[in-house]
Amino acid sequence: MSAPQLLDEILDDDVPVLIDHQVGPSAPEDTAEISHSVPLTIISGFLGAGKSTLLRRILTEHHGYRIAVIMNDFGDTAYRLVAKTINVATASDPTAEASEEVLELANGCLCCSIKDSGIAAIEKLMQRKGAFDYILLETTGLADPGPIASIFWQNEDFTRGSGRDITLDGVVCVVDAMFGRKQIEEDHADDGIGESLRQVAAADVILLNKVDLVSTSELEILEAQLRMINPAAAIHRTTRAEVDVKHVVNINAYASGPSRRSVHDHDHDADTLHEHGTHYEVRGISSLQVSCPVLTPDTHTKLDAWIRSVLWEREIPGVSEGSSSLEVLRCKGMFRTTSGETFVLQGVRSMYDIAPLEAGEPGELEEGKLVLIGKGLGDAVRSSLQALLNSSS
Ligand SMILES: Nc1nc2c(ncn2[C@@H]2O[C@H](COP(=O)(O)OP(=O)(O)OP(=O)(O)O)[C@@H](O)[C@H]2O)c(=O)[nH]1
Repeated sequence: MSAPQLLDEILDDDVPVLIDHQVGPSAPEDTAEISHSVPLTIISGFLGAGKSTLLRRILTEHHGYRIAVIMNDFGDTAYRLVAKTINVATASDPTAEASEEVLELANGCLCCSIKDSGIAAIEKLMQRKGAFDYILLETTGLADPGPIASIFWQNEDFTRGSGRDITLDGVVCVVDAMFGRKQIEEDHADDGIGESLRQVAAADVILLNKVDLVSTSELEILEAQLRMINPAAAIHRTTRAEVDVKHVVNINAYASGPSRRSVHDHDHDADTLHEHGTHYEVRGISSLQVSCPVLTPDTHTKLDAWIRSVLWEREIPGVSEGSSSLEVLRCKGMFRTTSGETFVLQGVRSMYDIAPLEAGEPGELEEGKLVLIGKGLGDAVRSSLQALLNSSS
């Protein structure tokens, strides 16, 4: 089903009545003077995996958000970004109507579109701020969400301009339980990392959808593959994208560190994969996960420099030659320092941020952890990082 068709269908259906507003204001006019950042969730996923089904599920759930939807569609040669504010009736205003705004984008690439003409689209959307308090952005099954996420997160031009009131909440990837393995394995790309792998790598949450169509053993193999590619993401098995909305919306993924799976779990997944074989080594994508001790201020500074070197120069500190194959798609981490502070590392491709955990944010830390996902993350990278971290103890 195309995106506009889906929305038409949703809007034709009985419009759900929203209950309490937990985040946003109850009516646009109440909010004209109130400034608050609108969270944005990117929904990516394999072709036909169930992205629209997830979107529909979120839109019809009683969660209390008024949601603006940005989606692109294969209706014609160029992508179109369709922004609709689902101005759903509320208990206080049962007559409120859904409104629609179609924003045409000339450029065929969603990422470039948002950067260029798409800025106008976002600006237009933000002028309606107050009419919604959450944004869902559905990418096509062929899009790599990494560059799109980068635009909404840590992009100074955008975040100082029209995007200043938008906060990237998280990236959700829907994977087809039935065809997921096939899609990943057949997804050849020139640089060796196909879009489906990039989507999994960039995700904070993975919905392993259509579990009704496969056996438990097939599911376990695919889940192990996904964990191998991205050990930092939370994985939920779903049928028709039925997941508690709290696992996909308002997850605040860019404020917290990696989800807390133990290294033991990861090793187990690696064993499962070993038994069944994997193609990821061929494509060169892998993940690197290391425990992080409590860091001294000096090591903290060195870690910052290490990340810059690896992400920006593609050079592994302590290793004489740079590696053209080194490419980090996603990094995440959380660690404590001897000053008693907890820091969160967040990175999407070449952009990264290490920021102290704000008071009140979730993040009780038993053990520090750093996770890198990308290409060329072999033993040399692990040893270099380990040597740096060991210098703290
Ligand atoms: N059996 C089964 N079918 C599902 C499930 N989830 C979605 N579907 C069906 O799979 C088909 C594709 O679902 P969509 O939600 O349109 O997938 P999509 O990812 O938005 O598709 P594209 O936008 O074309 O990439 C539809 O016919 C859905 O009804 C599920 O868990 N089990």
